[in-house]
Amino acid sequence: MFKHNFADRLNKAVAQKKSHSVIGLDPVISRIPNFIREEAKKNYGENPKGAGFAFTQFNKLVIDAIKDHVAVIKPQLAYYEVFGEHGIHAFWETVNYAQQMGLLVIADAKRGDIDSTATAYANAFFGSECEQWNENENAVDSLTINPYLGRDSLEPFFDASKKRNSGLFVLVKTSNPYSGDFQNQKLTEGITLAEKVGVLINKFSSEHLGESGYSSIGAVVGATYPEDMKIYRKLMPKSIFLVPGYGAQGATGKDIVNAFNEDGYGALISASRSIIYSFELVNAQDHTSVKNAITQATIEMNNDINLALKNENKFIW
Ligand SMILES: O=c1ccn([C@@H]2O[C@H](COP(=O)(O)O)[C@@H](O)[C@H]2O)c(=O)[nH]1
Repeated sequence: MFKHNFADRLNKAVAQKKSHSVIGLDPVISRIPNFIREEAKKNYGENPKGAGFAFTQFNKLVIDAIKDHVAVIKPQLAYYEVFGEHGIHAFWETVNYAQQMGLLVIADAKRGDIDSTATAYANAFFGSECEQWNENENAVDSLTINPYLGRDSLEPFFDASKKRNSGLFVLVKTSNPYSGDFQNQKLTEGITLAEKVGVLINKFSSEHLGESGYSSIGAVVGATYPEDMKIYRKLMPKSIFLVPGYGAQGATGKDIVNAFNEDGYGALISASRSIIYSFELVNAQDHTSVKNAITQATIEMNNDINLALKNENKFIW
């Protein structure tokens, strides 16, 4: 099936939902609602197969709760890999269900390796080239990648994403407390390592532009460093930023406004735990009340972001 440029598809979906939020699907078995864990236990027992079933059921509930309010989900692979083949099965079940529900999927896998292995990673996430060996039609819409092996490790991802009209988000400045250890180090040329990555991304991004003027090669820039965000926005004006750190890591609406361009586009704000476990705060115990709590938390996140953008005259709807 022909697909349009990823950045165009993304911006269109964001405008349709009037939402810049991305919901992270990072399931942990001990935090899955009791009624789902009980069903998993009854059907499969307390084992990896049961965990995979519980993840799929929970993720479908979350997707149903958020699908009218956001355009994008971001499952993080590590949570699924914990349960081996059953976890990976749950990951792809989640991807396929989300896509059927009209959502775009960013796989947060932070892949990166030498060129031959990078090609294999790209095939694993964007669909294999060896169709006679692999009838599997699973493919995500976008993938996070780690640039710190250098440009030859990125090019296979750029080529694959262009061929398949998929998107990439390259780690530039991460949200964690010690991200400055390496990323903030000044190079002899006077810019930081993260800024150097930004310059490289900007160079490549111009080859992946859509009609919206945005590139399918985006950047990960943490919400927890709001002042730095201005620098990265300037360095990569055409890239869409994937901005983690909102919610559980402490960032709020006022911290993410610098990630956006003056046209009110250019950033996706990501939250996982603060949304998918919001039902714990109201002690919700059944399907409807868990779903309602997650919908409510998502609407509040959208409102917080949109209000912050209004205050900066960057609100477009
Ligand atoms: O710099 C980064 C890059 C990725 N992440 C990922 O985003 C989510 C954040 O989860 P919260 O529960 O909203 O804190 C998680 O999957 C991380 O692996 C990030 O946090 N920072």
